[in-house]
Amino acid sequence: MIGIQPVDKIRAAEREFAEANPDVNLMLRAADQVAELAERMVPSGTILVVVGPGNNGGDGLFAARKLVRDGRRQVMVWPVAGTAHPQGVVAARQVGIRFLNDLEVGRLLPDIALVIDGITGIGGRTGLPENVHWFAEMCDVLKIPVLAIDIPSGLAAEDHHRPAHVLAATRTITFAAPKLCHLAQPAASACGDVEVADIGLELPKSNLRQMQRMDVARWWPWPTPYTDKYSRGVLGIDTGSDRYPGAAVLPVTGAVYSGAGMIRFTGPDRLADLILHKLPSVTVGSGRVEAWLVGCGWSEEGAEQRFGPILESGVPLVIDADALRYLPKRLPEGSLLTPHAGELAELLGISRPEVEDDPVGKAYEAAERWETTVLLKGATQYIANPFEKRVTLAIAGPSWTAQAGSGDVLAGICGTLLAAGLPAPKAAALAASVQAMAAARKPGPFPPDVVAQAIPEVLVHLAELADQPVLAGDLTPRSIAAQ
Ligand SMILES: NC(=O)C1=CN([C@@H]2O[C@H](COP(=O)(O)OP(=O)(O)OC[C@H]3O[C@@H](n4cnc5c(N)ncnc54)[C@H](OP(=O)(O)O)[C@@H]3O)[C@@H](O)[C@H]2O)[C@@H](O)CC1
Ligand SMILES: Nc1ncnc2c1ncn2[C@@H]1O[C@H](COP(=O)(O)OP(=O)(O)O)[C@@H](O)[C@H]1O
Repeated sequence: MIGIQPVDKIRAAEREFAEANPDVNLMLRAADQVAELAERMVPSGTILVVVGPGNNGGDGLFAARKLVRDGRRQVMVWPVAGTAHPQGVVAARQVGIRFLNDLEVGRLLPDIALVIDGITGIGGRTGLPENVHWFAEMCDVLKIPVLAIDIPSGLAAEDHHRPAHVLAATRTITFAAPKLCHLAQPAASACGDVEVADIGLELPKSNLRQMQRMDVARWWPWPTPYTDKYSRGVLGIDTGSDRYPGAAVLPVTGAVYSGAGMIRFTGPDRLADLILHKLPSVTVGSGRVEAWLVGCGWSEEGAEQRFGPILESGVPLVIDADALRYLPKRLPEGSLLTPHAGELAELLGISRPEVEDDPVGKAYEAAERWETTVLLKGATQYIANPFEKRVTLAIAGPSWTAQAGSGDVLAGICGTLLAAGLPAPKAAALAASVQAMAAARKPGPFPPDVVAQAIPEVLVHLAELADQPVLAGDLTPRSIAAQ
């Protein structure tokens, strides 16, 4: 898990560091890492460093000096605000770096191998300074690689919005910890590959976090050699309707391919036949279950009647789609709500744009109101945990997953994990992440059930990462490899 840090915490850590280490210049540390990454990205050719008036520009100027001094690179600087970090300017001039004006930049740009963006960093407000709009567009048109220092200019560190004008980066090097804009869409789409550089700052624990692959590997409920189908967890699924038959098949597919011990399907009989045709291991009819999944494709007719007895069962529920309209005040302990932005808006009685404007805040608000975990679905998936007062971002996958039925499959995976006994926040974070990882193995227009079929491959890979046995007995993949 990586903590996503707000700007005030970064600045506070910087102050503490400076007090404790008066002889260390953090800007030089940051600049060295920028220069090193620039060298790795583009080993030859001219580099243009674009600098703004603040410390982000200072990083750029000291990186420019290092590139000239140590790498003998040809480097030019464009100070876009007229003024720039004074010591940085002196340092750059000392090594003979040429400072350009707008006209010269326009003329030389086609021959630039790499742009380093030091216009604004964590001090940046949303929106690119107007006098560089043309520059950002030209970099895009000419396909010039851009290395952003800390934050791509135009983005604001704690804001997930992507404004119309932004200097989109090929790579971003940020310091100490990622910020929300690096990970949350659509802002993240302007950051390219993000590298977090350690410059020695100590940061407190954050209540906003990003899942890592290792977390999925560690938390996955790997079957033990003495597991049976009941101890793996039995999941009840009541989904689908005549209008939405696929909403019966898809969640069951997600549940089966993520390893449910047993599934009891209690939806309409006709749909049970459809499911059995594809997935004969599913059982039909009620019985003891450890968790329920309800709501996908119910449509309105009969929804309340289907929901009532399941609510009374008292086991944890995954509540998706149409069932979200019939939430009681108190939900069974350990339940999980899985709305997309429109459904969350309806739950909170606000508009969809209001949710899209503040997904972290709105997901958390719903989680607090129903005292339960909320997985807000979409391009970035947020898991709001009101018990530990935090929000976790799932691992993201390719946007091909944005298709009807992906949410149904995701609900099925959540169900498997709840039935396995995982607490809802972990189940949601794992399910969303594993679906994204499966989609990354099938980057293309594969339907959601085919993506679900890639989950076992992801799990085999993760089992190796977690050193879990994939064969029967106690042999770990490592010990198998050693034989
Ligand atoms: N903290 C750390 O740990 C370390 C920090 N380091 C580095 O310092 C960076 C932060 O520097 P910073 O605080 O000087 O702010 P920065 O990003 O340069 O921008 C402020 C300037 O931009 C201007 N401006 C803003 N938005 C604008 C807009 N939309 N359009 C136009 N102008 C706009 C703003 O104007 P103003 O708000 O004053 O009107 C102000 O002049 C950080 O990202 C990292 O690179 C490293 O050196 C080492 C460790
Ligand atoms: N841009 C995107 N990138 C990756 N995945 C996405 C993106 N947009 C949506 N998704 C995925 O699609 C799912 C859509 O859920 P939902 O709207 O409930 O679909 P449905 O109800 O049709 O099954 C999300 O859970 C998420 O997994």
